[in-house]
Amino acid sequence: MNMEKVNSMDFGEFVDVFGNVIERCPLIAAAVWSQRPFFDLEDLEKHFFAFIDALPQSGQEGILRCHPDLAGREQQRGTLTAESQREQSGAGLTSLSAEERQQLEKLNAQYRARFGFPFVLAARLSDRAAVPRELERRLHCQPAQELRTALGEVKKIGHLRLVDLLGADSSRLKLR
Ligand SMILES: NC(=O)N[C@H]1NC(=O)NC1=O
Repeated sequence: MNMEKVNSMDFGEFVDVFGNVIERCPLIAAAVWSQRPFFDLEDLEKHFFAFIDALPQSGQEGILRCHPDLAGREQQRGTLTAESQREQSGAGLTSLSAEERQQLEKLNAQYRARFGFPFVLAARLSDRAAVPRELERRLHCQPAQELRTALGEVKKIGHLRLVDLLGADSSRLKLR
């Protein structure tokens, strides 16, 4: 998809296509649409990220809470979004042993109890062995630092989803 195509989308189409760049937060795509035209992938994602950065802490935590646990109940029930399903299965998180799953469940619960939001990590940049290690490490971080780290992961996930959508054809528009 090239940027001319993106810039020509009406509101409904844009939200259909980009509504899950930030997991289960189509409101962000709805707000970003108003910022057209976009020059390239970097410019487009800048608007998604600026929206996140401008939110109060409660809104940033809300975004994190829209994420399903890694290898959690939604994955078991088959109710993940298509994007999340692909990311979690790519990292091997859909083929864990019962023991590995229980270990992650326990760590996810500890993390949520400590910080009040789920553990978020860009699964495509990780794997089934690294996820519990990283979860244990981040469990010991300070809350303010952990909020920043988690939002950084949301942005990595969003970046990779945008790359998937725009592919190699997201070369810069000659508009400025
Ligand atoms: N909890 C969590 O990190 N979930 C997200 N991570 C990812 O790569 N896809 C997701 O849905």
